Amino acid sequence: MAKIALQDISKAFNNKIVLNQVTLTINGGEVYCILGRNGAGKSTLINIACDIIPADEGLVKYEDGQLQGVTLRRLTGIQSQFETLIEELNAYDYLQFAGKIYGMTKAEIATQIKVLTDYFFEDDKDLSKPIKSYSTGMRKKVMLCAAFLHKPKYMFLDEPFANIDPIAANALCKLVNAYRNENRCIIISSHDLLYVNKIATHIGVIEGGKLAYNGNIDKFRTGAGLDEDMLSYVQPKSNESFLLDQIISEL
Ligand SMILES: Nc1ncnc2c1ncn2[C@@H]1O[C@H](COP(=O)(O)OP(=O)(O)OP(=O)(O)O)[C@@H](O)[C@H]1O
Repeated sequence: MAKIALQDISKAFNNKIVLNQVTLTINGGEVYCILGRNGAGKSTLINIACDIIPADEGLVKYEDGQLQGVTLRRLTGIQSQFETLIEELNAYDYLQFAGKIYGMTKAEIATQIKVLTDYFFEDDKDLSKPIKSYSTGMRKKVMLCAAFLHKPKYMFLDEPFANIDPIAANALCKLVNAYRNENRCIIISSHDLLYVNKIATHIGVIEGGKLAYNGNIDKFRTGAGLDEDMLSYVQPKSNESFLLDQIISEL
């Protein structure tokens, strides 16, 4: 079974403490959504968890031990704030290139590209044009396809719903729910409670460098034990928001 354990993770930038001894475990089958206000440290936590940046203190342990380098990369899918696209390539060539780096066969790459682009692109004509001509949302969708391409055990998505339209956002929710199983851990940072509500099994709220909430979504939804600030992270319960939820899910 997959598992990621972050133990006493601390990180400061220019002497400003961003994460202060954060400890959390994500088990296989869980979709752990990290919430928190702007600048709280969500991206920093994700980047440390997937080894894009080092922690100042603390350990990241995977079920398989302290993985690093190529071994870790082949097991992880990352859609981060850092763009990794190659402007001159079109989406198909870029995804094929990514698949080869992950050691996939030609047939596996072709199958996965078809499955993933079907989730995100109604019209695949644009995918044959160079990436430099893509809109912000299209770029994000190509990066999401690349993250899922090699069916990684550990998935890290940093603000995946930002800049994509509601149709793509709902497709991503479907994909995450289909992808989730006990051999995979999925970690997502987001401000979009509407979508978080559709996919999260667990929630972590970062405040003041600490995990102010760390637990399952059902308890979080009740709002029990949350202070006023944290209640603003809980899905609003007005009829209006439910109506919006319904409209979007029917798109
Ligand atoms: N490379 C860096 N150098 C200096 N400061 C940094 C660096 N990366 C992040 N920070 C600072 O660390 C803090 C946390 O940033 P981070 O991007 O993790 O927040 P976030 O919760 O993801 O925010 P947002 O919701 O706005 O995306 C911020 O104050 C940010 O300015």
